Amino acid sequence: MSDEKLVDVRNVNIHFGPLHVLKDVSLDIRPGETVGLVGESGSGKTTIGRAILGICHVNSGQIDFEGKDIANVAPRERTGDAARIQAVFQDPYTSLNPSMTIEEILTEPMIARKIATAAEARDRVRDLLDQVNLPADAAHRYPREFSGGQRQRVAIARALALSPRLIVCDEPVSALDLSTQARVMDLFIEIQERTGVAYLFVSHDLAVVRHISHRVAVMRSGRIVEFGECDQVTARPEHPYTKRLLLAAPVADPVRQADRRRAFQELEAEA
Ligand SMILES: Nc1ncnc2c1ncn2[C@@H]1O[C@H](COP(=O)(O)OP(=O)(O)OP(=O)(O)O)[C@@H](O)[C@H]1O
Repeated sequence: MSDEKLVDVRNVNIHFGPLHVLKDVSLDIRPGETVGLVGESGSGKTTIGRAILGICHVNSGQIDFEGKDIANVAPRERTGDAARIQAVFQDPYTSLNPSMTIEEILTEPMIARKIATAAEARDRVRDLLDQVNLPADAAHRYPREFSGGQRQRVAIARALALSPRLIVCDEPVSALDLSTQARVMDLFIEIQERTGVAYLFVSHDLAVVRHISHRVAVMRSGRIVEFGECDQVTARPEHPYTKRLLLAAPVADPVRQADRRRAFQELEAEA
């Protein structure tokens, strides 16, 4: 993978009133790469994603996208490729407008962005549904007629409608049962291989992040405490907090269990 940066978050600070939520956060994402972002609840993961999406005020620092600072530029004011940063959120039950058909949900961003006429946008719906393995007849149905996993596929198709360079995925599989999680994760990977889209993949679940990420950033109390290649961070973590996080993560795979035992022994030895 090249060292070219698609997104370069540099020394970002965000305050919510008296709360200093992001503290000098720096992080970059390369084209076509998945950067996993893990950390306990409240550590600031979602806030980084929102800042990149332009829906959260940045107090200081820069967010360069293809070399141009997009911090504090609202989504509708973004132009060119910066307009192609999309999001998939956790809850497939509330992220889709229940009164719209799937076709309306998928065509809306293209029409709003004026990248297609209504007729052209409708023509693309079948292809978008196909890309997320949903049948063409889903177009005329409503979100309530679909399962959680299928709704998340619709949310992914909506994100794909604008041919994104980056998708901020905020806990996109956390609300799904385990077998559905695995299928949706495979879909994310397949879409990336086909389109070259990059992901910022926010999750509290290290097992999920380990499955999908090229690099992993670990957050704690508003700071990034570790950032590096996935294998390095998750199998040979430098930071004691990452080790603790690893020990707390659910692990099904016996090889990984051995990793975890080793990490635990190292941690004990250091203590
Ligand atoms: N709009 C807001 N106003 C005030 N405080 C906020 C706001 N959004 C987030 N926070 C606070 O900022 C901190 C970081 O929140 P954030 O949602 O980024 O954490 P997170 O790591 O994504 O947590 P989780 O895994 O629970 O989603 C938390 O203390 C949270 O309460």
